[in-house]
Amino acid sequence: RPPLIDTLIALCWPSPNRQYPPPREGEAKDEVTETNRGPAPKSPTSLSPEVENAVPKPADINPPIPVFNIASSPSSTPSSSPQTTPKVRAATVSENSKESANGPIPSFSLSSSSLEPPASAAALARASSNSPTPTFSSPSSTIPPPTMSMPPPPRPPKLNDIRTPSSSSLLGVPQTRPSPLPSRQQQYDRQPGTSTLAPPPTHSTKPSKPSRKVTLEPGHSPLDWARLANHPTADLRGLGPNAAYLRVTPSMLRRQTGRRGKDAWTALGGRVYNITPYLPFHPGGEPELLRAAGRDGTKLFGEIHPWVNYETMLSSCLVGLLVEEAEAQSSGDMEAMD
Ligand code: HEM
Repeated sequence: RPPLIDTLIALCWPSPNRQYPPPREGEAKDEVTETNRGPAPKSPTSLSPEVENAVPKPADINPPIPVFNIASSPSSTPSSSPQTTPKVRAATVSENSKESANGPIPSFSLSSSSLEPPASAAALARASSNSPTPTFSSPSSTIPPPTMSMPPPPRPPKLNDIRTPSSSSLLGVPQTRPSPLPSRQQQYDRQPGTSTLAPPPTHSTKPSKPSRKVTLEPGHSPLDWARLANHPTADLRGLGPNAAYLRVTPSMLRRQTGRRGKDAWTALGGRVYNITPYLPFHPGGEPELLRAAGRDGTKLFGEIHPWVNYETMLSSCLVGLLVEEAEAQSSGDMEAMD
């Protein structure tokens, strides 16, 4: 039979124990040409004709070296061992071959399946007949991709997939499925023009109210106030330098309204402050601040901005303590007795 028929038969009825006779001189090229036809790329041992002619012929090799076949498929071994790693076993070269008569050429073939087409055998035979050195023939190009027991991890969903209402959700639940609760997408459907990076609304979100802040005059920013309040020579109390702290009665406080040339005093948390120097610095405007002038502004202050630290901001404006009328009277009597 022509060798081409042999190859075709081997292709149609591959056998794990089948010994493929190495090609004879002149046949190897034909077989390789035949087997290389198609999408399979060249094996690593494919050599150009120049290189093939340059290497010594197998007939020059005398010492017989065994051939090793590495088969990873358990079905290629007689025993059905659960081991899945490739095994190495010695294989005999066909005695009919010319090469075996002259000494077999050491070669190693890495085969992952017993159903390997004879193309690899032909390539192996060609490689072993042409190369005097041990050759590793890995027909990886003909091996189908290994089937893994674990499926590949799911691809992360695109941002569009999450936001698009028509697409399925992360959990694979179709959007068309009826749900008693509104979906997050429906709850937090963003308004046009708002940022997509904005966090969803929470309970702690400040209720949106129109700001009542005013535009302050230049040089009256909070930083300017802090600079003025901490100035060592600034007299912001309006009592003269080194004046003692006063006991302020409600009647005294009522006279300090900020009108008729008098300073504006207000009581906050039991302390009386002269708020006159702070008026142009108040972000809410002078009229707003003056609502608390001449009286106890603790409740009003707490209703608008309880988070503002007035104690620190007005520490240099402290006039004294708010006391009851009777208390002030008795303390006055005590001083008179002294
Ligand atoms: C008790 C009388 C007061 C009234 C009626 C009042 C009123 C207001 C108002 C309406 C605003 C604008 C709030 C806004 O729309 O954001 C405001 C802001 C402000 N007020 Fe007053 N205020 C008073 C006392 C004070 C005092 C004594 C201080 C501190 C010494 C102060 C410090 C501030 C600050 C820092 C802001 C800006 C708050 C912010 O940035 O959110 N206020 N005030």
